[in-house]
Amino acid sequence: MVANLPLVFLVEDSATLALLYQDYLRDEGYQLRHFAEGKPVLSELERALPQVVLLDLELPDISGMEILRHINERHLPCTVVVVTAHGSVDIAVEAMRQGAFDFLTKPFDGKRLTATVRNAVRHQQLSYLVESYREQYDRCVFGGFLGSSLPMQGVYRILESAAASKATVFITGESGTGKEVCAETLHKLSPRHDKPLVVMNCAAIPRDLIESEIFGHVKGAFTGAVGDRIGAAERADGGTLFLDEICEMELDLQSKLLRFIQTGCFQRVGSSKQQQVDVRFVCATNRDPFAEVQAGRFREDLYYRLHVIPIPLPALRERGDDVLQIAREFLRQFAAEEGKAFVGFSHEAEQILRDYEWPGNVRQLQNVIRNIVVLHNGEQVLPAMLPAPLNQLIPQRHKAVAELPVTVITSDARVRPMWLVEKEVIEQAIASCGGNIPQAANLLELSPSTIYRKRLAWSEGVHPST
Ligand SMILES: Nc1ncnc2c1ncn2[C@@H]1O[C@H](COP(=O)(O)OP(=O)(O)OP(=O)(O)O)[C@@H](O)[C@H]1O
Repeated sequence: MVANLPLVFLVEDSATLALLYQDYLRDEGYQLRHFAEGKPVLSELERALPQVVLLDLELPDISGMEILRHINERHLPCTVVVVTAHGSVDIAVEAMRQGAFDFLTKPFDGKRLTATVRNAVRHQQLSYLVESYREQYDRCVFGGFLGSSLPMQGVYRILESAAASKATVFITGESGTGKEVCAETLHKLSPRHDKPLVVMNCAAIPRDLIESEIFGHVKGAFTGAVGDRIGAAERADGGTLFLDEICEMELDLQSKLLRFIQTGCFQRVGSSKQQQVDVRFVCATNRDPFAEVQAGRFREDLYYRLHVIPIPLPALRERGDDVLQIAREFLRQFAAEEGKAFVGFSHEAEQILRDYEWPGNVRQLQNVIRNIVVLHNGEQVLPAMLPAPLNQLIPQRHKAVAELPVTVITSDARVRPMWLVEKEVIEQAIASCGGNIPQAANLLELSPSTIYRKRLAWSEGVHPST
């Protein structure tokens, strides 16, 4: 079998015609497979995945139209050219409606056949290309990440390319941008995925313990070392060692780390025995590592040793609508966990989420959504449910509600009954929320049922006291 020549199924019950078509197509560079009946085509389609099916609609066992429907329903990636008898244009039109790419009406000559099949093959190759680009560049979920923005597509591409290698990865990004998610995703995609990913936060471990946390120690190495202990380096053998907040590491330990990265060899604290492990290093910082080098807080040689594949994670505010996609997913998760009915955000609430700067990035977004779900009820998240400082970013339309008329009373003649003032304020609030009573109620800090009740009373000419 010639694997990289386009595969074309020739479905034609007439042996003479099949031979003729094969003859016409002989020099075109296809693998041709001939079927005289329809049923074998059905069973072979999914297995062989031809690029093009040249399909006679009149077959002895099943109708060619059935094969076409089968291809369509299963979204099989092949292009169909139907062959119809002379004068059956209606059938050809119906076949095109069912997803055929083109049709040939018998009799046709070799030129017509070769041109049609060539177009069909090209069409199929282009569809495949578009599909593969879409898969590559239009991903909205990747490993532990949500988000389809362009900057994140770039991150996904680097992760995908770097996963198979052992090269050191240096992740940078503001706090909460997903540096740990990045390290986990890289490990899961790598051939080391069935070995451990050991995470060490260099800022969270007391300085005098960090060396023993990484390299382990032997009994009696220091006060409190009551037994031998293996460190992160040994636990990560065969897998990945993720050193988070690497810039917080002391300079003298940085030189030991450099030696370990260069040779894969280390000694447990208090031991003179050299040990060797096979570890892939991933490190991260929310500082600017090069600025740390220039300030003398981070070894330049270690920086260059680690900075093989840099992955700068964009801040959430640089990811466009990803903020909404992530917010919706968090809302769905937290509502399920907390047994709440929330299903989405009002347009205004989404606008605030979109416009906010998110200095704490995805972690802050996570906390905001958790706060809303725990403290509020309803199906829609409204602007008034957003915690500070987001609730200070009420969009223009709602600012108008917040600044509803304060009636200035200049003479007795302008004093109006309280119920009338209240009615005006409520009606204006409803109007400025585009008729949305629950939203107006929220902004007025009333329950929607109070507003419904009051409106009913006003319409009946009753003027309830406020
Ligand atoms: N793109 C994303 N989609 C969904 N969840 C995300 C995404 N990015 C981060 N998260 C979630 O946000 C939280 C913070 O992520 P993570 O701990 O990886 O950030 P970080 O950059 O390592 O933070 P820090 O610098 O503070 O250590 C985690 O709960 C993580 O699951």
